[in-house]
Amino acid sequence: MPVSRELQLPSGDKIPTVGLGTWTVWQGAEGEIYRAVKEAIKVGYRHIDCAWFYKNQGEVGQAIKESIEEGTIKREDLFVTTKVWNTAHRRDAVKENLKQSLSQLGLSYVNLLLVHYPISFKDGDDPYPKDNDGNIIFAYHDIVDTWKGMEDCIDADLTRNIGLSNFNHLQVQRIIDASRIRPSVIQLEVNPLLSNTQLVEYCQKRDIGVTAYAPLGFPNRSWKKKGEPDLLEEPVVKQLASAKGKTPAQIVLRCLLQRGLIIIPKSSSPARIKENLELFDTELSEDEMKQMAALDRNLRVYVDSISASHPEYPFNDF
Ligand SMILES: NC(=O)C1=CN([C@@H]2O[C@H](COP(=O)(O)OP(=O)(O)OC[C@H]3O[C@@H](n4cnc5c(N)ncnc54)[C@H](OP(=O)(O)O)[C@@H]3O)[C@@H](O)[C@H]2O)C=CC1
Ligand SMILES: O=C1CO[C@H](CO)[C@@H](O)[C@@H]1O
Repeated sequence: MPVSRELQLPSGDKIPTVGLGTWTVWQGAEGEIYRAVKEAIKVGYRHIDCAWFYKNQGEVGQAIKESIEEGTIKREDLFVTTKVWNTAHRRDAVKENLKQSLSQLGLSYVNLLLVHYPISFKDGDDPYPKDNDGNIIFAYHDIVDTWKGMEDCIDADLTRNIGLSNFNHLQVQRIIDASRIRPSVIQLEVNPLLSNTQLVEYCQKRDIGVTAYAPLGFPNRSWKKKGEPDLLEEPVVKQLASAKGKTPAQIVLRCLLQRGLIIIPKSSSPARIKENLELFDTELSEDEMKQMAALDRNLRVYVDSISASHPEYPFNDF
């Protein structure tokens, strides 16, 4: 199945199907994401996935600014996504959170703004507000009210598109039913070990583009449990890679593209940044796609257990 380098969103904008992820689990050395974004733009990435929560948007912004000044790209060639964090779910806080992201990024608008989670925490600057016992202080803003704040951001020309992240199908439907401006994109954890098929198809059928986060299953995560499968070491992935002269990561990423997904692999290595974009000169047959689909273990890397007791915790349903 041929795959396209861009997908058309209902707004008419085009989103590049391969973007660079920028989450570094706080372990990122200073300048790591600056160098990654600079390199990615140099080798042809035109889509960068960011978030207020990642605390590194200043580095992303610096790399974008220099790439524009050096003539490598123009602002209009780049698709920049950011996300509103859980502590800014009050309708009027959404725009303020986006304004902070824009100031960190040095941009006047982003291409896509997502609600990072359907769960809200106590408003404020601390991303994980805690009580004296160390428990997260939840808030209970209606997700529909938060969505109105997202629509306000479009009206204010601060973002071109709005969307969701980590919402389940019931929450997606609540937003669709109440929306004046529909969600363009949803970001979900998807990789061959967590195919998330029901939710992906639910959204795609409703014209919502689906972006796969952790597309490689975050192979070197620090919290990987003993005995959990390693996607890039799976025999079928390695065998397809050697048969096609590609790497295991390229097989996994290509498989996701052939499911009509947008992908945002993160890498800070120049070689792997380049590798993760070289996906358009190979193809998996229907039978090979079936072999990859058989890897599904419903293995979620980002469980967000800290929010499990919140009424909007999304991962108890598809
Ligand atoms: N909406 C949400 O809630 C979430 C969104 N995200 C977004 O999705 C992005 C991607 O997800 P992420 O969690 O980073 O996981 P990924 O599946 O992208 O895995 C990233 C890890 O894989 C390694 N890697 C990258 N390329 C290769 C390769 N070709 N071969 C082998 N290893 C490779 C990287 O190491 P190295 O850097 O050394 O190459 C990095 O440690 C995030 O960066 C973030 O932007 C992520 C989590 C949640
Ligand atoms: O984008 C993200 C990166 O990782 C975080 C820590 O688990 C997540 O909460 C968040 O969704």
